[in-house]
Amino acid sequence: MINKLEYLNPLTGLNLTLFPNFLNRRQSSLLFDILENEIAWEKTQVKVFGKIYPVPRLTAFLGDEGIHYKYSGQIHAAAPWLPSLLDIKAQIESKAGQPFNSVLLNRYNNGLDKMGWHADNEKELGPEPVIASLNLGASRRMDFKSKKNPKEKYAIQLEDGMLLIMGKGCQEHFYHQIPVQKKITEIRINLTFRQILQ
Ligand SMILES: O=C(O)CCC(=O)C(=O)O
Ligand SMILES: [Fe+2]
Repeated sequence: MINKLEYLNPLTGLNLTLFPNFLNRRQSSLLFDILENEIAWEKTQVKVFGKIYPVPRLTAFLGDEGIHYKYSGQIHAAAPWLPSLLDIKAQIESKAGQPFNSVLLNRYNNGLDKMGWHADNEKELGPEPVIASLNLGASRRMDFKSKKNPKEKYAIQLEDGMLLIMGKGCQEHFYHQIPVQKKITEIRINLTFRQILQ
């Protein structure tokens, strides 16, 4: 398990920045409860080689008016921002040094919910997207795998209240995933703040 990423970044080009305790316990649990209650969580479906499967987690997409984003094979129109997210968004923008006009939310009911290997490299994110990921609830592992050399893999632990910034080059050079962890029984909510160009 890699914790001291700052020592690793110059060697790997993974370009991750972690802010542990970006939100304290009280702030993260307050936000978790708001999202549990106020987000219209959706179970979307995805078509893989012509067969339809339920996505193994719940999702939602919020953003500025008129923003659209294609994920899980479908185009989604952004639902309006929750007022309680705007202040957090501003704090995240100042850490990332850039604005975000949308957020994709994923809710993992337990360790059986997952997200497979992918890179967030859709055209509408631009050539070198910076994505900021806020983590609430259960701690989960996140894996990274080099596109050039699939044997080059890294793992980080995403804790409650932690902010992860995937910097420039991360999507171009690495895949990431949230693997199954059968022993985890708690809910995790992840928010990825994105800047969608239209
Ligand atoms: O749940 C996570 O931490 C990963 C989210 C992610 O990779 C994505 O939304 O593209
Ligand atoms: Fe992703």
